[in-house]
Amino acid sequence: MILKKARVLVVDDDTDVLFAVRLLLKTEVQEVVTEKNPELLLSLLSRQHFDVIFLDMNYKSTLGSGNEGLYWLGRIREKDPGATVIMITAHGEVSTAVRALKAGATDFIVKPWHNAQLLETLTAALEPRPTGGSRPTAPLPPRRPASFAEFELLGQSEAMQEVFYKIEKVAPTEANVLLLGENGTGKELVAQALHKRSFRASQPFVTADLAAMSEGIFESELFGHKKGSFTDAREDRQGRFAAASGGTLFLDEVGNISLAQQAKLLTVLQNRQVIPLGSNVLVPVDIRLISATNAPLYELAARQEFRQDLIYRLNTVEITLPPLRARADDVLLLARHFAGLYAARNRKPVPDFEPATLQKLREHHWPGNVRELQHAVERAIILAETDVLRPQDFRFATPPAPVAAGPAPEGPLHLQEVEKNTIMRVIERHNGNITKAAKELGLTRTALYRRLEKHDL
Ligand SMILES: Nc1ncnc2c1ncn2[C@@H]1O[C@H](COP(=O)(O)OP(=O)(O)OP(=O)(O)O)[C@@H](O)[C@H]1O
Repeated sequence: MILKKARVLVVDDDTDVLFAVRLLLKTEVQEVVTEKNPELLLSLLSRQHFDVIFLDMNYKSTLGSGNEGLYWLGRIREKDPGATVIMITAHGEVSTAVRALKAGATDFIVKPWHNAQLLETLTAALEPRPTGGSRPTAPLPPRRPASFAEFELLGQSEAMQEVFYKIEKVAPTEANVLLLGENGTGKELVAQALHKRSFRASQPFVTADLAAMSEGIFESELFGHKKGSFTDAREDRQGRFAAASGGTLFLDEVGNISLAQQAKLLTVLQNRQVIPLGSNVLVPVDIRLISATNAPLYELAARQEFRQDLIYRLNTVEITLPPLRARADDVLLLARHFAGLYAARNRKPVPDFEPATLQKLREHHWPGNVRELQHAVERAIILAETDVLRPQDFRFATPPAPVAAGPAPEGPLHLQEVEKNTIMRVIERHNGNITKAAKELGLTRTALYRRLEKHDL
């Protein structure tokens, strides 16, 4: 349904909110009705049909528990199971909002909002839902404790416990999730965990690494193409959106795409349909979207380098993965985990760690985060001469001296060493951001990863 034809009800006991929403919506929609008293909600619904209901989560009488909003949500859905309800929630109440999504709300919006964001959310809520009802009715996959060991996603730090909590809450909803965090912090693992705990778990999980897609292949990779639509298009090809149909599409490195690509992506997400290159047929899209980036999206948006309206499409729920250096307890847990893994893989006894080694690992800066730790432990296990890992089994790159530091201190400069040092220095400079480092080095991310492997970094 189009926005102009929509009839919208807003229920909130804050008259300022009602006034602001009425002012915003009166020129955008067919009709907007506001109501301060939730007790009158049901009688309003008996008299008139509303396409979307904005429902506040907290009313003054309930001291911010969110229960009254959930209660009224339940009553609305009893009366009309297909009702489209957007919860209005205060900042910091995402977990209650997630409960509301589980209870059948279509979406939620956090106060204070930007007008564009409210319109985006409303427009999205008016779109037809490809799966029919507002929530899938398939039973949830069996519940597991929040260790997430089943996905090899480990962490005992408070920060990671918070991440696990959010995964558990958000996974069984249709909410789009934006994962933020440095390279190697586990964003892809989290995306997989969200998928496996979702209603879509039996359907495909498809990854699209946007950083690896040049302007030329972006559309054909994501939206597909018809045979003959460009020189190399020798046959029809399905894009990632279609491949993920019914399942989850994971857009990795979403912060790296150009404004032109952002516009194309936004159109598809708004219309929930793609047009393969060379075709004029609209293909409906039924995906749950998870995106990830290590880029400072909000800074990019402030500099007009990333579209704010696209962020609103991506970040119904945001999960930030903390860098490894900020969770020393996890360093040891992960080090022991990887030690067990690589000892078994290399048919060696599981090694112990000297206390000084553990200290060294706790103190390291880990610019490459868990990926760096994983490789460091693997290398140590392969090269160690005893069953106890010593500090010298972990050789971290000390920041190399500046290039123009005069003649080489000793011996000839070896080309491989120069390459390795340059790579390390550039990665350090970008705080472990592989995409930026690759860009500065003039390499693709894949080529840089290949060199990291080659140099055992
Ligand atoms: N919490 C964790 N527990 C166990 N392994 C982890 C954890 N976090 C990351 N890893 C491992 O570290 C490596 C990097 O993780 P992943 O690819 O998910 O990170 P990422 O944030 O998506 O990285 P990038 O931004 O570079 O794509 C993987 O091998 C993954 O299995």
